[in-house]
Amino acid sequence: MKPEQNIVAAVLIDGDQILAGKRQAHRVGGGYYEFPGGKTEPGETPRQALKREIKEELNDEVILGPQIPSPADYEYSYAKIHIQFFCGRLQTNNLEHVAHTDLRWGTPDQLAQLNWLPASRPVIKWLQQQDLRKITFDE
Ligand SMILES: Nc1nc2c([nH]c(=O)n2[C@H]2C[C@H](O)[C@@H](COP(=O)(O)OP(=O)(O)OP(=O)(O)O)O2)c(=O)[nH]1
Repeated sequence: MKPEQNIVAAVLIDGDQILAGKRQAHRVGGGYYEFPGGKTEPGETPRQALKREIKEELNDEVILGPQIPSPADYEYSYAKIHIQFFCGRLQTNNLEHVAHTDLRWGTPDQLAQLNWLPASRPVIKWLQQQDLRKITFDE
């Protein structure tokens, strides 16, 4: 039986740009681009898990905004995942490369050409149709 995993990921927004991270080669899905995030741990809400993951992976603090309306169930060779995406805005700017070999900002149109993990591709399509400057964050 494949493990079933609950994953959370953040679409980090700055103006009309978002952040893409290239997963380190030795990780599952190595070499693909993703939104920073990871597995929820027992007892955590999705938002708590995502703040923890952003701290662990980027060493940054984040304000989370609305959830993106395209959660996905996806089956990889190694696991079945349920993934939820949230908009986020960084409050700090360390962007450490703990889990990624490349971190880059760009508009969704610019970043759409990257090799994204399959479960994240619908999110890029959704983002291409949004005015990112209109997304609000409660502070
Ligand atoms: N973070 C993230 N994971 C994604 C995205 N799209 C997608 O299919 N995934 C998949 C890849 C992995 O199978 C899973 C994330 O699990 P992970 O192993 O990176 O989680 P983690 O950060 O807790 O990792 P670890 O400490 O166990 O290495 O979700 C995405 O946009 N962001």
